Amino acid sequence: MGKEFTKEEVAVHNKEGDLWIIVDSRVYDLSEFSDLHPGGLAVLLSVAGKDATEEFYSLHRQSVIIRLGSKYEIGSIKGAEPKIPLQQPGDISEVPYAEPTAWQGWHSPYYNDSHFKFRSALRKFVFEEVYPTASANDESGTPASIELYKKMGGFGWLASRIGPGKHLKGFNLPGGVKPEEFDYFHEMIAHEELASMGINGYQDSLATGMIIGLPPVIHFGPKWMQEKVVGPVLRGEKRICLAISEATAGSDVANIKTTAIKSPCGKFYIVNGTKKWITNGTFCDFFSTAVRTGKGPGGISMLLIERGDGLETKKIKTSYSPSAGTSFITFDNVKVPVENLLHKENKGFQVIMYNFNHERWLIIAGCLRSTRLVVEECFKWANQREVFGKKLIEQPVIRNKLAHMIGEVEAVHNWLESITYQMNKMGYMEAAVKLAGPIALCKLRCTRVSHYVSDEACQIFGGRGITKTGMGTVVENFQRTYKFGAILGGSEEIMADLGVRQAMRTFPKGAKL
Ligand code: HEM
Repeated sequence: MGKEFTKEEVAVHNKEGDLWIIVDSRVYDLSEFSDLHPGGLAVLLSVAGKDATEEFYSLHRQSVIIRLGSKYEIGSIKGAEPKIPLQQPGDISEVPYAEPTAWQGWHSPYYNDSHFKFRSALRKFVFEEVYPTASANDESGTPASIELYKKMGGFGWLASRIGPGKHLKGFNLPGGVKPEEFDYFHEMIAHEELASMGINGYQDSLATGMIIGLPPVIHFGPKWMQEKVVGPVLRGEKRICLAISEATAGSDVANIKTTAIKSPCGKFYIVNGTKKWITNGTFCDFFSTAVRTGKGPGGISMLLIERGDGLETKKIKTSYSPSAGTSFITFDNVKVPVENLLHKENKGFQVIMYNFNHERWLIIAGCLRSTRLVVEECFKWANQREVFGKKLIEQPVIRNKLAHMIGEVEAVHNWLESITYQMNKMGYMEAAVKLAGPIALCKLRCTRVSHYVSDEACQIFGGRGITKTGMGTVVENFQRTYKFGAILGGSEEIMADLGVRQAMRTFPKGAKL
């Protein structure tokens, strides 16, 4: 226990060079810090020697006190107890609607003990290993390091992000979950927890390329390729991405132009062309790449291409994130051994389609988690921000905004859980037939909700919602990044169309009003 002071003892330290304040019963000596304080000296002098709890929390996020507080804390007020809980690594939020209902005390048919342990372990890991450097790395455009990949690999997180299956064998999974008990709800949690940081671009620097680039190897690669690639990638030693989109072919996959022509000796494909918006491409070792080996949609093949001669990656500057390693790739007479074919020649479309539902589903999980985080931020802010003499939450217009935001997020989350339950129950073929439409529509709904929540959150946060640092940092990041989910993995328009076309397949012939 630190030193104890009375309020009167603190009160005499009230000038430049001898400046103490009280925040939530803790006493801070800011004499040395006042010159360095980003908010300046004058504001500190206005509360010098006093209790500045209200002033502090109206201007700073709690992370400031967690990060810097211990450096300046000298003791506490005699007989007083802190009233504001400091968030600890792994804490589950008690703010209403800040967590899925099962984590807020509701009964759930979907989760068991292992899911709770799994989430707690991941959350602790994020806040201890990833979060401390995430913001600065995102700002400077520095992708997650290979060391962090290895840590995530050793923790079993990378393996947890591509579903249940044989690839989990031999891995220790977070929270002591056994590979045989792992299901799609665990995987959903694995995506959610990374998104819980609220730094969306940096979150994507952490293996988003892998979660879409590795499944083609797992499901369609020959044995030698699986041995060479799957283990090292899941342990974080090597990195892989999916290279499909081109400048003239995004959602329109059938239109890709990058060619792969067999060499006269028949041992190689010679690849020429470009790829655009390839997540993690700047730092990957392997590229699961769509190439043209024939005409039309039936003339596409998938190749595993290793970084080497003729393959170059350049960073693309997106508003989304400089740290996700989003890249423009050029293939200039790249020699790829024919053994690197995934599945069969001209059957690449099947490989691409195989993982589409899974990709869209995990986009929903991540996107919805960051949307929920934004709702939590708004709820907290509304409870601490005072305008026109009262807290925002006391304004009916703000309560109305929160009500709609909460309702939208809960609705999509319930739909997502219901789909995830079906994924656990159905085999691949049944899921492909029955879930493609609902997943597409759920993704559409999710990103529309993100759009709505982002807009309302910016209104609630005002200028802070468009300021990178400080109270609105999460809201600012979100309004700059949520759009990514509305485009990646099939745009909203494609999702809407696909969802209804799929429904038409089972529409009863002759059904009339
Ligand atoms: C333990 C005590 C304090 C520490 C460690 C601290 C630290 C900081 C830091 C790191 C920032 C930059 C925040 C960011 O951009 O994220 C900041 C900003 C600021 N601080 Fe403090 N501060 C303390 C106490 C106070 C108090 C008591 C007041 C007011 C009475 C105050 C007023 C301000 C203001 C006005 C800003 C600028 C806010 C803005 O740009 O919106 N600070 N402080």
